[in-house]
Amino acid sequence: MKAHFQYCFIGAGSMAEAIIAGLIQKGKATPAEIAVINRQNNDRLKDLSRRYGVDYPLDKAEAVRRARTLILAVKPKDMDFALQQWGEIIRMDQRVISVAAGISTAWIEQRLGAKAAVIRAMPNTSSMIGCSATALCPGQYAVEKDLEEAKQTFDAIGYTVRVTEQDMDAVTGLSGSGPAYIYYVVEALEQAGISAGLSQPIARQLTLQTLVGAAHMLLETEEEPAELRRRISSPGGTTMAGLETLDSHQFHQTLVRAVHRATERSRELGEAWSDSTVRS
Ligand SMILES: NC(=O)C1=CN([C@@H]2O[C@H](COP(=O)(O)OP(=O)(O)OC[C@H]3O[C@@H](n4cnc5c(N)ncnc54)[C@H](OP(=O)(O)O)[C@@H]3O)[C@@H](O)[C@H]2O)C=CC1
Ligand SMILES: O=C(O)[C@@H]1CCC=N1
Repeated sequence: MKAHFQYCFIGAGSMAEAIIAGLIQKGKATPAEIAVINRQNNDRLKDLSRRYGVDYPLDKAEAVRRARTLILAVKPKDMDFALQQWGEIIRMDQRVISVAAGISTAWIEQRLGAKAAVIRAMPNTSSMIGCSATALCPGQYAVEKDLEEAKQTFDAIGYTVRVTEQDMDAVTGLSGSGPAYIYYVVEALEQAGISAGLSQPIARQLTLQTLVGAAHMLLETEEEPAELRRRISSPGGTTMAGLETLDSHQFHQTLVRAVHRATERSRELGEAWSDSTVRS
């Protein structure tokens, strides 16, 4: 069957939107080449169509059949049902990319009607502006060409790296969830500026420019973060005083623990939803 859509998103939530926005913005696909389906929320599909011009075919099964690449973007807990619904009609000549946390390629493969190429991806919501950090790994039926195509898809919306499947939970804990840790730090810094006497707009702007400047310093100078930090920290100065407070509250260890816990949670999600009803 001739592919009518380059991509069909199964799931129309925040991750699907972030990828759709990035693909269109970067010209990787035209809106007409993207279909999106969900379980029931038609208002959401209409809204995505209005804002991005993507198609939301009323015949959802036909959209699945007519796509070259299917992007599975449902919650891990909904994956089993979604694959019961759509898995049987997916063919060998189609490519399936799952962005679900924790769910293995083998488990997806077992639920498909055909030996389609499955690729597991872990992007993040910065896809929306072409700045994702995405890791990819292939399932057993994916060949180099499938992986290359998937890489080109995610290269269009940011930085892409290939990893082994056993590393995917760590990727999820670090860069999948990572933007949330950064936003959390931004919330705290802004709040700190306000409580120290700054107006909210000034606290926000100074925080954001500090974040952007520090990110560019890391990327452009390629210096070690510890070295860049050392250069700001005059002996007996303000930075030292601030950093000592962070150390006394084990900020570094707390962040490490957060990433480890998110990694563990990714594993748990995989186990929780993978233990049930594997099709024989
Ligand atoms: N958000 C993030 O930052 C990231 C998320 N991910 C992964 O992306 C996936 C999606 O997350 P997110 O976008 O946040 O989730 P959302 O809850 O925002 O969206 C889930 C979508 O799945 C749809 N859906 C559920 N069941 C089905 C089904 N049977 N058939 C078709 N569509 C279905 C829902 O439709 P309806 O609303 O109609 O029920 C909804 O559109 C998750 O697996 C998550 O692990 C990966 C990286 C980052
Ligand atoms: O919180 C979650 O489960 C998803 C996976 C990575 C980011 N968000």
